[in-house]
Amino acid sequence: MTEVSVRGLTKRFGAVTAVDDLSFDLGPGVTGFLGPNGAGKTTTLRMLLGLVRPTSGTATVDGRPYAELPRPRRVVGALLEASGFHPGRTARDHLLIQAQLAGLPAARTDAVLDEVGLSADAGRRVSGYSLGMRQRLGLASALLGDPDVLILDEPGNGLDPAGMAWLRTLLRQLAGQGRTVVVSSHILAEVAQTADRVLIVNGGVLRFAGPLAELSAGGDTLESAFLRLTAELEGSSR
Ligand SMILES: Nc1ncnc2c1ncn2[C@@H]1O[C@H](COP(=O)(O)OP(=O)(O)OP(=O)(O)O)[C@@H](O)[C@H]1O
Repeated sequence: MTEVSVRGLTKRFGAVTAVDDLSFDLGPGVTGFLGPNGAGKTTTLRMLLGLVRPTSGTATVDGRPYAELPRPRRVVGALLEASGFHPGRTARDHLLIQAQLAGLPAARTDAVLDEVGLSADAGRRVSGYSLGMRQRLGLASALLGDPDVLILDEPGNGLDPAGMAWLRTLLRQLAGQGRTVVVSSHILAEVAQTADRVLIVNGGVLRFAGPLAELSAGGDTLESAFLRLTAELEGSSR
């Protein structure tokens, strides 16, 4: 079943073509979304979430653009950057407000706090949270609606080694539950351990879409395949 579908997706910011005629379909499992700095990953994910309007093309989840999903948080959970929290609020309050706004049961708050390992710190103000704790709170927010699709932009940012190991397990669990998980990352060693398939973009153009195993078929590591597929624009201004 295809959950996420992108067709001819293009975004120009003035003279910069951030995303250039991308097309792909994604279903259950973990997809690593890879590309050098400025390759167009975040712009693509933001278009999927209805936060950036495409110049042309479509990005849909469950057959509809995000803005047209009747109960979007139950369909798609997103982690874009872990900085959008009011510092004076506790983690629990943040999630309670979000649950209320989305018409979700308040009990989901404690469930997701537990899932991301923040139960003991749920009553603390977010201003006292470390970067890794904010990242966990962002993941809790993404999981709040128990969505089938998760879109996570660099979820490993700020996590310590134990946090990275925890994230790996969480991502595999989510995939095991039949969810579609899209994870942008620069940490190729993590992606190699976690992803079922990868998308590689460079200069807004899709360079590879397929199973991870296909990339490493010729004895290539993910890193060497990535460097080969993204070599073309090296030295260009980003
Ligand atoms: N709001 C904007 N206005 C102008 N240019 C933008 C805007 N957002 C992104 N860009 C440009 O679009 C291109 C793609 O950026 P994007 O953030 O999508 O890349 P990325 O692959 O997520 O990069 P990174 O790995 O560094 O996060 C870059 O050249 C960037 O400067």
